[in-house]
Amino acid sequence: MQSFEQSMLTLITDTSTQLSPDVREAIDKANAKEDSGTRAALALSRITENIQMAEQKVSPICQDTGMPTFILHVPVGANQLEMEKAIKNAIATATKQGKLRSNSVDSLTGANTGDNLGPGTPVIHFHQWEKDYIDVRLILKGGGCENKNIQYSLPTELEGLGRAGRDLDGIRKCILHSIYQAQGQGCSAGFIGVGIGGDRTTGYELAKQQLFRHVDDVNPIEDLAKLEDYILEKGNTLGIGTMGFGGNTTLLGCKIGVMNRLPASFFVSVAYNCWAFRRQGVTIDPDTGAIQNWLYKEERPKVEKTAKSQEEAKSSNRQVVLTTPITEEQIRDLKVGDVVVINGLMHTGRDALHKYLMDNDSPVDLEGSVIYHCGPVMLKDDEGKWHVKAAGPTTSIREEPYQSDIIKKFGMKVVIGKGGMGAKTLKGLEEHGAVYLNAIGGAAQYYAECIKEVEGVDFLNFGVPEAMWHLKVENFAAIVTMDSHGNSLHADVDKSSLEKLAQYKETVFK
Ligand SMILES: O=C(O)C[C@H](O)C(=O)O
Ligand code: SF4
Repeated sequence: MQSFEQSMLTLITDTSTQLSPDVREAIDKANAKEDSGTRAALALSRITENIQMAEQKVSPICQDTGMPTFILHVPVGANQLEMEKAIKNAIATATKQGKLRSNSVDSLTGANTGDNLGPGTPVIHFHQWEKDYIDVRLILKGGGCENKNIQYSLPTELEGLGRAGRDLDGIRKCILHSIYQAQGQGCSAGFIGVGIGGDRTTGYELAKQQLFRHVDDVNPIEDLAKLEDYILEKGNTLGIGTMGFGGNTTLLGCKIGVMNRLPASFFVSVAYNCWAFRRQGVTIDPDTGAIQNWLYKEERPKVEKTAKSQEEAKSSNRQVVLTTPITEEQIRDLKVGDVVVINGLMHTGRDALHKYLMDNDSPVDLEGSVIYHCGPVMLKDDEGKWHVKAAGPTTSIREEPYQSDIIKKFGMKVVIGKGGMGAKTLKGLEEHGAVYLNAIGGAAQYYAECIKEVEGVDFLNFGVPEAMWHLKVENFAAIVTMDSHGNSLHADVDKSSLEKLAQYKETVFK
């Protein structure tokens, strides 16, 4: 088993930096289906470009490398303690090499362990089997899409769809609703795994297990095969689209599993995975620990650049170049749909910083500034200089309780994130003359390229993702989705998708 640790490091690195061919093909197909020149087409071409950059640079596709979850099947007698130790070592090494972000945080103190190890992380499940080889599967599912997982307890009432009973049609309604409630916040277009039955814990486990199925496999249970096809088709009529920008593709895959339940409980659990659907698997020789085969690498058509080039997409959006610091006049000129290209300085800030700034001063002047909801992957070189390895946006709605007050207190003019924000922030943007820009979630390599220098960092004690990084950027492009005139694309898409959802109220599966 000498090579096992190295094999695990290879698996982790591959999973974080490359999407498997079946996932790429699903994204390619979505790209081909999207109308040229739309915001969704622009987002999809950025995503495609980002996937290629990550592969070339062997760097994380998305800065949130998620909760590493391993599922192992091992022959009887294989030493599980040794394997667990090797997996943990490989996780720490991958973190040091910038292939994983330090993502393990003490839930009480907020301290980041720095090496992705700690109580509950990584997740490792062992099962024994009669075969003579080891099967290891890994999924890196990020926090933003994890937050959009949802569990229904039937019977229930669902907005738009009415009563969902304890039958296949009630299940159908829950799954459709789960897509609606995620909007663009889990970096749609998404893949969903559904678990029917079990208890609250095993139901979610079953849902997550479905994500290990191949995108184009066929469910052996006929009713579920039909339901999967139905959901994939109807989910894509909701008009949520890539990143919640509206558009033709909202869902890239739907896989449904079933298990028995207690008489009193009827759960439908949904695991929502973003387009950055990072799961991989290998078989391992139990004597040497070397990789024998990859489980999701069968040849498929390569990701090609599509006809919907950036040029085409740009042509239908007004483009405005802004250099920091930014004035209120410049902000008032911006409308939903404009593409803003930023040059100058921006500051990252997410959960810990927003909470801190409510009661404390900022270490830097934020008047006219840009705040970027982002927890990057950073590496320090031997001279002590920081380098950005991945830097896409994080879900902005988590800062909803604070954002408007922070804008008022510090005079920042631009908030960049993803998934949009709510009514309180929209009002704040109008009152204080600020704007919200939506960057493409998961496009961490694309944005890392725009960051030319790390000027400094404050609050490193919050951990790397939560620290306030001061970044010099060039040509950092994002789309206005909430302007200073009371317009929100997110509110519009939410409303229209709810109307579309309501079309599916009537019974389909009797
Ligand atoms: O933590 C992050 O960087 C992002 C997170 O996965 C999110 O989608 O909000
Ligand atoms: S930022 Fe988006 S793409 Fe990255 S893990 Fe979160 S949900 Fe997935």
